[in-house]
Formats: sequence, structure tokens, C-alpha cells
Amino acid sequence: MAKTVLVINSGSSSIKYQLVDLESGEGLASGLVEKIGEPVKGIYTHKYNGEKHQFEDEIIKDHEQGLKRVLAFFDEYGPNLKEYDLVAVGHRVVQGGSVFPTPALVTPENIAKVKELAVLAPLHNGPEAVGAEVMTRLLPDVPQGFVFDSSFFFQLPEASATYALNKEVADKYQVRRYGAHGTSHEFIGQVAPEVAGKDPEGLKQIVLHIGNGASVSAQISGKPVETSMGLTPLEGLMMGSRTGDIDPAVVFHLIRNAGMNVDELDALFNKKSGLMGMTGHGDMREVLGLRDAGDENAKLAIDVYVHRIVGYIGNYTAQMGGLDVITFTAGVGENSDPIRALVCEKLAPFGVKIDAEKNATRSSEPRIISTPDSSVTVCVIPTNEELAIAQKVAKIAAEGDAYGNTFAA
Ligand SMILES: Nc1ncnc2c1ncn2[C@@H]1O[C@H](COP(=O)(O)OP(=O)(O)O)[C@@H](O)[C@H]1O
Ligand SMILES: CC(=O)OP(=O)(O)O
Ligand SMILES: [Mg+2]
Repeated sequence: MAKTVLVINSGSSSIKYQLVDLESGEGLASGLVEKIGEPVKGIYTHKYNGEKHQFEDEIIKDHEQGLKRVLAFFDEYGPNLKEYDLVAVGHRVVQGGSVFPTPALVTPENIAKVKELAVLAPLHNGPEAVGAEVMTRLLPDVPQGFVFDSSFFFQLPEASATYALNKEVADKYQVRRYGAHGTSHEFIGQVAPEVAGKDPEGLKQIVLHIGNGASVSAQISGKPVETSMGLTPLEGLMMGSRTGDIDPAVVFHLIRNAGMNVDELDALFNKKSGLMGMTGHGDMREVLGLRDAGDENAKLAIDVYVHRIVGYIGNYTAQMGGLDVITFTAGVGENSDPIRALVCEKLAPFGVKIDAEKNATRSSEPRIISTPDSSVTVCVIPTNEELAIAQKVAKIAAEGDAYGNTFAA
């Protein structure tokens, strides 16, 4: 029987899931539950065996209702979980703070700690803890584990992890840069040397994880030396609906002059800004379409988006004292050749050259898109956070976690 892990990525109003075959690394089945907790019909999409089953037939009041139905889909449309050796359920958690430098088994204590850390990742940690609670109730005999986005960046150099904030306040309220998307940055950092045909030892890489959430990391020999997300996943690049970097005085200004409160500002910066806030569309495909149709707001939004990415590449190249490989990954990075071209064009004065044909070729294979004489090897590599999570969780399910927990059904 093939060994599998069910990986769950719970968002505030959505759940993504994938059943991962540990030996082949393939996703055997996957799906998405959308519009949880909203006063409209929820949307379920379950994909298996080349078939897509989609339903929009009930209001989904909470994650429990959504996940129960997902388990029923496995019975009804396959694959039958009883025919696979389900060795674990893995839960993605964005913020592990200083508490979780490595993956952890799901226990009542660890669920409580993940919930406490929600103050540092308000959009993510709450729903992720709930997802783990619900799945533990639904599948009590299967070990479950948390894998944290922040763990990879636990080893960031102090100069990169520290804000120039009053030390007493920073220490008391755990204000530092934790980073996010670490599972993806670590995964790509390990795969890229092979794709680029370079020795990982001493290799200076920049990984651009640009999806709906977007972040950059700089890595030397696969160890993180910089990343753009900070205390929360709001800092750094411009994103689908988040501002990224902004002068914190904008907060004071809007409190004093627009009468906004904290929750309104949180929603403004996290949900109503970025591509969405500048153009009315959070999806890069639509923004590119609008730009091509002559929309000035869309043009400016893309200019800002690219400007930020190029700025980070310059900054991180200087911090590392050089650069060997740039890798584009996640929704925009993997699929959008116009964005890749715009970024690389700005790097042309530094000898970065991409092959226009290779860049425009659509493929889900990891590949090099730069020319042989480019000063930096530019790659496109699909990220696979689910596989990385599955492998990490299978390990702690079998061996116990680094905090002394072992699984007892
Ligand atoms: N062909 C494409 N061109 C441009 N952008 C794309 C394309 N395909 C997907 N995207 C972008 O990728 C985003 C989703 O990226 P993804 O990494 O799946 O995000 P997340 O995991 O944060 O939900 C979409 O919002 C869309 O903007
Ligand atoms: C941390 C983060 O931004 O995650 P996502 O890209 O899934 O929103
Ligand atoms: Mg993502």
C-alpha cells in the first residue's frame, strides 16, 4: 500500500488540501473549499484521476462542516483513503514565532500555542489551528503535525531579524522579523542548484516566491540570510491584496486624519491594498489584461510590483556580496512570463540575460530561462509546499517531534 500524507492549508475562508504519495511525491488528489463562514453558498472543488468535481450547494458555516464533506468526497469520488496507508495529516502554519523552530506534532498544548501565536499572524494562525482541531476529531487514529512557514527563517542572522525598535518594547512583545513562506523558500533553495547545474556550497541565491502572498529570500549554501516578510506576512513585496513595505507613519497619519481604527487599518493594509487596492483586481492575470487594454492604474500597479522586486534583488545581492541564481516560483513566478521579463530587463545592466523564447514557453518542469552567457542563472521552478510538508510530517509521525512528543492513538 502506498504511504500517503493528507496536507491541509487552512485559510480564514478557505481550505486547500492534497493527498501526497510519499514515494513518488505526486499529488494523488487535491481540492479546495471556498467561502467558509460567508453568507453565500460555499464552493467545493475535488480533483482526482483527471476528473474535477465541483459543487456550490450549501452555506458552509465553519471549517468542521467543510472538512467533513472533504472526507466524504474521498469516499465518494476517490481515492478511497482506506486503500492507502495514510501515515499522517500535515497542517501548514504560517507563524511558529520563536516557539517552533522545527515541525511539531498536533497535541492540545501545541494547538493552544499555535492559537497564541495568532497575534503575530492574524490572517493565518487562527484558521490553521482550527483545521488541526477539526481533523484530529475526524481522524483520531492518524498522527497529525504542524509545519511552520517561519521555521526556515529561525536561523536568520540577527542583523536581518532585528527591527531598529526600542529594545525593551521589542523584547517584551516579541517584535522581530520571523519571515514566512519558509517551506517554499527552503524547498526551492535545495532544488535550484541542481536545476542551475551549480555546486550548492557557497552558492548565492535569491528565491522569488510571488503568488497571492509574495516574499523574497536570499540564501548562501541553502541557509537563509535575508527575507522580506517580517513580524507578519505584511512586510516586503507588493502582493495580491497587501501593501508590503510602507512607511509606518502612514498608520499615524490615517488614525489622526482619516479617523481609522486598528481593525480598519489592518483590513486596509492586508486585504484592500496591493494589486486589489490599486486596480480593483487581486489576480495578476486580470491586472496584466487591464494594462494591455490601456488601464493607467493597472500599468502603475505593475510598475510598482516590479520596482519592489528589483529593489529587493539589488539589496540582497549587496548583502550577499554577489549573486549566482535567481529563481521565480509560486503562482505569478511560475506562470507569468511578462512579469519575469520586466524584472529581468531591469537587471540587464548587470549582465542578466534571459532567452525570450525559453521564458515564453509554458511548462510545469523546473527550467533555466537565462542565456548561457548571463551573469546570473535565472530559473523557473514550481514550488511544492505540500510535498515538503508531507515529508516533514511523515518524519515526526514516525519518530516523534523535537519537543518530546510522540504519537499515541
Ligand atoms: N498565468 C498567470 N499569469 C499571471 N499570474 C498568474 C497566472 N497564473 C496564476 N497567477 C497568479 O498567481 C496567484 C496565485 O498564486 P499562488 O501561489 O497559488 O497563491 P496562494 O498560494 O498565495 O494562494 C493568482 O492570484 C494569480 O494572480
Ligand atoms: C504567508 C502567506 O502570505 O501565505 P499565502 O501566500 O498562502 O497567503
Ligand atoms: Mg501560497
